[in-house]
Amino acid sequence: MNLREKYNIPSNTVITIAGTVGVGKSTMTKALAQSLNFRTSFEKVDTNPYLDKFYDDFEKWSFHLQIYFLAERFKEQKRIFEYGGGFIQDRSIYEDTGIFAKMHYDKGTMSPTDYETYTNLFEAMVMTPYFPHPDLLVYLEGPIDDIIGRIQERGREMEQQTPTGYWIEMHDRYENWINSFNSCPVLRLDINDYDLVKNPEQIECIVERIAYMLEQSSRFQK
Ligand SMILES: Nc1ncnc2c1ncn2[C@@H]1O[C@H](COP(=O)(O)OP(=O)(O)O)[C@@H](O)[C@H]1O
Ligand SMILES: Nc1ncnc2c1ncn2[C@H]1C[C@H](O)[C@@H](COP(=O)(O)O)O1
Repeated sequence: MNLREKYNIPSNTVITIAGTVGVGKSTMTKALAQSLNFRTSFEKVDTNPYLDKFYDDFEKWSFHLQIYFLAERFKEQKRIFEYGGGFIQDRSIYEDTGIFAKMHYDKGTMSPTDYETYTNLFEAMVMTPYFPHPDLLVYLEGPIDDIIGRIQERGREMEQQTPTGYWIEMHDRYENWINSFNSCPVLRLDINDYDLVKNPEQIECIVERIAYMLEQSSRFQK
């Protein structure tokens, strides 16, 4: 019996993992998918044609990158729908606009016209009753110093060369964003309360909490 059956998690559930760069979303996505026997939907970093250029010159590439991410995430959304759910998704589509596009607009590295075009497109595509929201958003959070340490340790050159002020600003924005997020139920996990690298068996406690949240939110909807 896998953990999905043990904790009565419906096989069509869609869970999205959110949190700042380096916090541990991909690690959590893999661990949850394996224990629940779900499919994964990952952000593809190595094949992204804009990401390196973007980190080199935010102003020039921020609009291109947001459009690329929006298209990729929408395609993934379609794939999840076609399979009838049963997915763990590495990063939510809501973070693209709520964190990244907004931050670059506020900082002046995305022009007001580009930002307006992007948000109009996002709203037309995502903020409609036709776009299925995930059943649960698992939000990973932790101290900024630990997160910067993980970014450095992971070793993506473009991220290592980015000034730490960028990660600090993003970390602060995430805190505000999650406090007002209401598109689906949220489970918040502190990265200092578990360590899936050293203690992979801790995933069961997390699955148990997920099952409880899903049960509560389905009761609430009834
Ligand atoms: N629980 C953990 N304990 C220690 N290191 C971790 C843990 N989870 C992830 N990491 C490490 O932190 C780095 C970033 O994790 P990753 O899952 O790629 O983050 P994200 O997908 O959020 O960018 C990786 O090097 C990963 O091995
Ligand atoms: N919407 C985005 N805008 C800018 N940069 C983004 C966006 N979504 C992801 N990214 C970047 C951040 C990281 O460098 C990589 C992968 O993110 P990760 O949190 O490590 O999964 O893409």
